[in-house]
Amino acid sequence: MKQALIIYESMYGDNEKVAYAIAQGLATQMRVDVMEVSSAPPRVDTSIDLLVVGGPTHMTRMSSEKSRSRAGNEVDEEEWEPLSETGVREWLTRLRARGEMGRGAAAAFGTNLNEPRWVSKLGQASHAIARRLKRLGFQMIEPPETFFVEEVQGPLSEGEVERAHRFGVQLARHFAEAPRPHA
Ligand SMILES: Cc1cc2nc3c(=O)[nH]c(=O)nc-3n(C[C@H](O)[C@H](O)[C@H](O)COP(=O)(O)O)c2cc1C
Repeated sequence: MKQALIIYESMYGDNEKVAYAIAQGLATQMRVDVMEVSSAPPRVDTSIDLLVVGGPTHMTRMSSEKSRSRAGNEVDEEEWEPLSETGVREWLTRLRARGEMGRGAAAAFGTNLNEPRWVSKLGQASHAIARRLKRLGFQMIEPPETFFVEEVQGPLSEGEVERAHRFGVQLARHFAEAPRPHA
């Protein structure tokens, strides 16, 4: 059975929910592991047939150290800790620094604010992640997908978990159909 790996970054839990919903969709046809980016491996093992990477949109792009510390300012609770201590930007940069070139299939997702829509039009993490993966040499088997949240701290907008599940099913289908140069 083919193996997928989903790596997600999340401050407030929305991308985590999306990642697990995509995993459920993929699991209809593949084995799937889901990893939070802070504990993700520094390289993509050759046993991974499909890599899926996602994270939140911060200031129209992928998060940065600065934007992640700002994410903490949004929260009232003193004890609050972000789910992710690092970001997919840093993880992808590390892959590049190690000369890790993508050998397999990949897809990207992310989250943006649902309203106002013009904010999302300024930029989406899903697109930025897809560009990076492509530059690393991965074969993108699906256009990047953005899921929407109601407020900065979530929750996901109505129907988005179900849409993420469908995205996972569709990914698995397209993966099975895509010609794989490394196969
Ligand atoms: C510092 C910061 C900047 C943000 N900038 C944007 C933005 O430019 N566009 C947007 O749609 N959402 C923006 N948001 C909202 C995030 O997209 C939202 O917090 C995220 O999707 C929630 O996902 P998570 O729970 O997985 O962290 C921003 C949030 C923070 C904390």
